[in-house]
Amino acid sequence: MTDAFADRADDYPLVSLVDRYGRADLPLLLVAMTSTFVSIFLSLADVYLIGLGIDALFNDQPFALPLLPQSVVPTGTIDLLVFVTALVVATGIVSHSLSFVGEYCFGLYTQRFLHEVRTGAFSTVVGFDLSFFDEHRTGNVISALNDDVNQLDTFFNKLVEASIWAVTTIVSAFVYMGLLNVQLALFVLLSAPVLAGLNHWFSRQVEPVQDDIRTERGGLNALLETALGGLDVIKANTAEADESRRLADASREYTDARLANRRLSIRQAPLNRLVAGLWLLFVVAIGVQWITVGPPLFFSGTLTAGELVPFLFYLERMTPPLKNLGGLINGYKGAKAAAKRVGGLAAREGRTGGQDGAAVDLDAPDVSFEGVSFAYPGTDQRVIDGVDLDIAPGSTVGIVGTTGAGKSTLLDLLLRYHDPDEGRIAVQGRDLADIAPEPYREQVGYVDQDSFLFDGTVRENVAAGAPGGDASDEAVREAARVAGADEFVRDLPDGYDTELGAQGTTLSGGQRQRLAIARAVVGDPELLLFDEATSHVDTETERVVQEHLADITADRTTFVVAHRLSTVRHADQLVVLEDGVVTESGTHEELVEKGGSYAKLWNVQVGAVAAAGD
Ligand SMILES: Nc1ncnc2c1ncn2[C@@H]1O[C@H](COP(=O)(O)OP(=O)(O)OP(=O)(O)O)[C@@H](O)[C@H]1O
Repeated sequence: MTDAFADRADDYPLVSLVDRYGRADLPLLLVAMTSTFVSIFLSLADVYLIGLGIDALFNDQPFALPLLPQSVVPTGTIDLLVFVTALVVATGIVSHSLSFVGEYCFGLYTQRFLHEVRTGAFSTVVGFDLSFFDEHRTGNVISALNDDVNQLDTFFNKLVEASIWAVTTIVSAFVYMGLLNVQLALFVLLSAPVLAGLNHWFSRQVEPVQDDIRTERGGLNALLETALGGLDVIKANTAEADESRRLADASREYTDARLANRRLSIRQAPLNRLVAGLWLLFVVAIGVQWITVGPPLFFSGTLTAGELVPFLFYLERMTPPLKNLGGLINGYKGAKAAAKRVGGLAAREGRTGGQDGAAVDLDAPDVSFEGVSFAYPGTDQRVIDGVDLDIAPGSTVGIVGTTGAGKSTLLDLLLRYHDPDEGRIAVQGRDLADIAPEPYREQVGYVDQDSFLFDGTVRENVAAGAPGGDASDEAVREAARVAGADEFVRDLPDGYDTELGAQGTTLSGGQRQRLAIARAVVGDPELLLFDEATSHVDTETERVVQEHLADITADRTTFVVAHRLSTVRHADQLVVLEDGVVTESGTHEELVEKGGSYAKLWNVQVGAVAAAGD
């Protein structure tokens, strides 16, 4: 499966992500890294100091510590013992203090950075054209914003520190070994190309596997999201077993990707340990022969027990980081794959939202479609085909037509969710493509087919329709009254403070629609777009809502999409769409008189109403 987000990422996705979201706090990161580095280096000093002390006390060697003037080193045995002990304690205290500073700064940096990633990536995604979501499954996007950001969380919270610990421990141990015996240290260095080659090979194997894991997880999430969103339909079609099977297939693919990763990583640690163990064995053999018989092979000079014992200790200290190297590389590749997706999302273009463009102060605008044609991205079928319309200021237009005729798409174009492929739409004489989308949309009231409600209270849901979500309690109540919602809202457990949405009270389809209408009108919009806004309410409630709305729509330009023709029969103008083409237009009376497709539809519906009433 190809990953459509990651393809926009560059070669260094983690660095790019830090550059994009974590630049402001880079000094904090620098302090964190320096403190951790120095802290680990000092934490390894004790054995070196003790080794020097042993040689000074028992082998008549000078206590020669780099950068320490000999004048401050005491000569008496007891004084030297106290001096060495004081040095060990002092380095321990400094090391622990710096470790505290390092951890604190790391924690702070990581949390601030991840907050920026989370909010920044979300803001980017909500700014995308809707066509982005036509091309990408929502579950996959959620997976990038949630799973991948959590993966980055684990990486920055645990693995970055662990990597610094591993690298610093290896480098520091090597420096101490060099101070103890340069020749033996260089011999240990011979293992580096073997280890580097081995781990480089593993890391190249791991990267595509980690990419697969992220992609499969995104697919799994997308499937879960769709299935749980349509649980009622699944049950109605007794499709539970089919859906479970589809989920099992997706889960199996995800499991296979994880297992491939596991197989790689369990081979890496033992091989690293084997190389480290072999070198330890070589050094022990060389060291023992050196001390007892004399320098073996190409070695020369002297080696004391006070040097060999700390040397072996440092060599041993290199083993745990080497053992963990596989896990660290794996974690790094996982974070890189996550950063590719998050960074790839952020790097995408294609936004028709925003403030760019001319500011227009709408006043019951006239609207015209001039030869407008449109096909959804990735398709070549025109769903709007050469549409010409002239809508007078402040009039109400009813858009009717069969399912899939392009009615909702016409409203989407008017909201500038998409730009026409051909022709232009003019609102109040201005080309819509030149108008700044956000300020424009603030002056448009829109009720979608699904009556989407936000996670929040009734009050917040209605107020969201006003610019900046800023509407007085009085305005919210008035909008609810106009939409025929005030009465049932007052009967809810907490009235206007009742929580709705995912965690809140469940409303009927008709109640949701009435709240969506309240939200559309609360901001006093000059252009109103209703897409099947009253399809779920009974005819009597619809009549009441329409009476209330009459005042509001009277002096605003209003588009009403409806299947139920009685909803739009009083519109100033009716437009009939068929396969994206306007086939008829006029008032209800004119179209009935004309006897075309509208008249047929009307007769069917009147007949259906009459039949239902019988
Ligand atoms: N996001 C999309 N990507 C591709 N094609 C789409 C998309 N949305 C709608 N279409 C197609 O465009 C055509 C018009 O759809 P639209 O929703 O505008 O019709 P409609 O008249 O509002 O239908 P309905 O009355 O069922 O709501 C349909 O053929 C539909 O399949």
